[in-house]
Parts: sequence; C-alpha cells; structure tokens
Amino acid sequence: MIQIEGLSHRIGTAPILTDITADLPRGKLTALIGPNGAGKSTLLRLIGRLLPLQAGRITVEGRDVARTPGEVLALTMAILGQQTVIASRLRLRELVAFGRWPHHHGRPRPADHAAVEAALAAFDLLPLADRFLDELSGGQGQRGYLAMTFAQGSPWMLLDEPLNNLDMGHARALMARLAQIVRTEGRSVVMVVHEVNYAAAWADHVIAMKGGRLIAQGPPETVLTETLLSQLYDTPIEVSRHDGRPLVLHHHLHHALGVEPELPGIAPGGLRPQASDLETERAASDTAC
Ligand SMILES: Nc1ncnc2c1ncn2[C@@H]1O[C@H](COP(=O)(O)OP(=O)(O)OP(=O)(O)O)[C@@H](O)[C@H]1O
Repeated sequence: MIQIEGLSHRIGTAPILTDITADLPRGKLTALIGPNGAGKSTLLRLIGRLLPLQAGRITVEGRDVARTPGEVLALTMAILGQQTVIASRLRLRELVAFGRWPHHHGRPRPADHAAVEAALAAFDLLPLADRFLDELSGGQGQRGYLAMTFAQGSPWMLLDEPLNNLDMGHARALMARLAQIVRTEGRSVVMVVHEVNYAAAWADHVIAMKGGRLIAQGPPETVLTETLLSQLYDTPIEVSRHDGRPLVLHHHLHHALGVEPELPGIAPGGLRPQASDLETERAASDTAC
C-alpha cells in the first residue's frame, strides 16, 4: 500500500497541495482524476520522489519515501512523467532497455534482455523495436515510454496521463493491458487520467482532487456520482450505468450553458426542441463522451 499522510506542498508562497491523506491500495488500479491544475501530477511526482517532500509523509510498502535509498526505491516504483524527453536518435528497443538500468547498472544480463523483449511484446511494439524514436508517431512513442516503465519490473507503476496521444483503440488496449498486469502479475498501477470513463470502466479505486485538495476516494461507484463530478468539473454531468459500471455523460448539447448550438447548415432556431421532444431525447439519446 502507498500511504500518504498530511501531505502539503507549496511553490513559492502558492499552496499546490493541502493536507492530503490517502491510501492507495496494493494490487489495484488507482485512477487520479480532477480538473487541470488540481495537483494530480504534483502528487504523483512527490510519491515518486521527483520532487522533495516539504510537509507530511509518504510510505510505499511501509518504506518512507523520503529516507529510502534511490536504488531500493527504483526497484519498488517506476514512474512515467508527463514530458519525458530522451534523445531521439535512440532506437525504441534501446529506450525500453533503459527501464532495466536499476537491475544491472550498465551490464545487462540475459534476464534483462528477456524483460525488454517481453515489454516490447506486451505493448505491441515488437514490429517497431528497431525504429528510431523520431520515426515513431506520438502514440507509438508514448507506448514505448510505457514499455520502458513496465520493463523496470517494479511492483508499483505510477503513470502520469499514459493515455496521452493514444487513439480510442489503443487507449482501450492500454487500459485492458494495465488491468491485466494488475490482475495476473499482482502489480499496482496509479495513473492520472482525464477521461473519466476510463476510470469508470477500469479503475478499482478512484482519487478525486481539486484545488490541491483531496475531494473523495473510494471505488468508482461511490466517487463517480453526478453530484461529485458536476462539482469537481464545474459542469453538469450525468452518470448512467453500462456493464455494471458508471458511465459518465457530459456531451448533451442542450446542457451546454443553456445555449443553443450553432451548427453549420442549420438555421438558428432550427434545432429548438419542443418540450415533448426534450423528454423523448433525454430518455433515448444519452451519448457517451
Ligand atoms: N514549477 C511550477 N511553478 C509554479 N507553479 C506550478 C509549477 N508546477 C505546477 N504548478 C502549479 O501547481 C498546480 C498543480 O499542478 P499539477 O501539474 O500538479 O496539476 P494537475 O492536476 O496535474 O494538472 P493537469 O491536469 O493540467 O496536468 C497548478 O496550479 C500549477 O500551475
């Protein structure tokens, strides 16, 4: 388990995180959600010790993050930040191999090579393994960084917006892969995710943040409610059910600030629904985002 107690963080005089206390369960997929600037990345970076702790305490599997030697920490947690930049004249296989560094310190053994190949395979990257990074699309590169993080083999994976740049098919495949890694390998994944429906469909545990504060934590069913999400994102949000999980809906045109949409080719007023139409529409046309 990762335990966070009384965590606060400032940059200059600005409070970025205020008194966060949370437990991230082991062997589960945890989603960090919340609006831009909520402090999700800062929290993840503090857990991964990419930022120095100012106030509060974080332990990972009972180890105090502030006091644990870096080598031990690297074998416990792998963190993928939002803007990872590595020299582009590097081949994808070499990038993924960096993930093994904490294990071999420059002298890879057969087990390290095998782990790299397994990571390339796990993220469907074997056909691209010999390409240079600047010959990859944004989404392929993103999957490469994920494979590097996975290859590290640490029981905890902390991922900041891993769905960035991924199309719907690859995003779904990644979530399925992460859920499988959690289920079959017993690893623990903590990920920042903006698209709440990925949290709704795949997360075991959700942490909602806003303005540097923890707003709610718990299973998707208890956190992803209409009231909480509408307040979290300052926008009207409906929550339906799909496959026994919450399904978050927020694309109703008639919700959008109460303003009628201007659509090309449709005269102003041409879309104005009759009162009776609205009822029918509400019942029939909920659209997932
Ligand atoms: N280096 C910095 N200097 C000043 N303020 C910063 C710095 N880094 C982050 N902040 C501020 O800290 C707050 C939290 O940022 P953080 O990146 O943790 O939020 P987030 O929830 O991950 O946001 P997003 O969803 O937009 O990525 C924001 O208000 C941001 O402007």
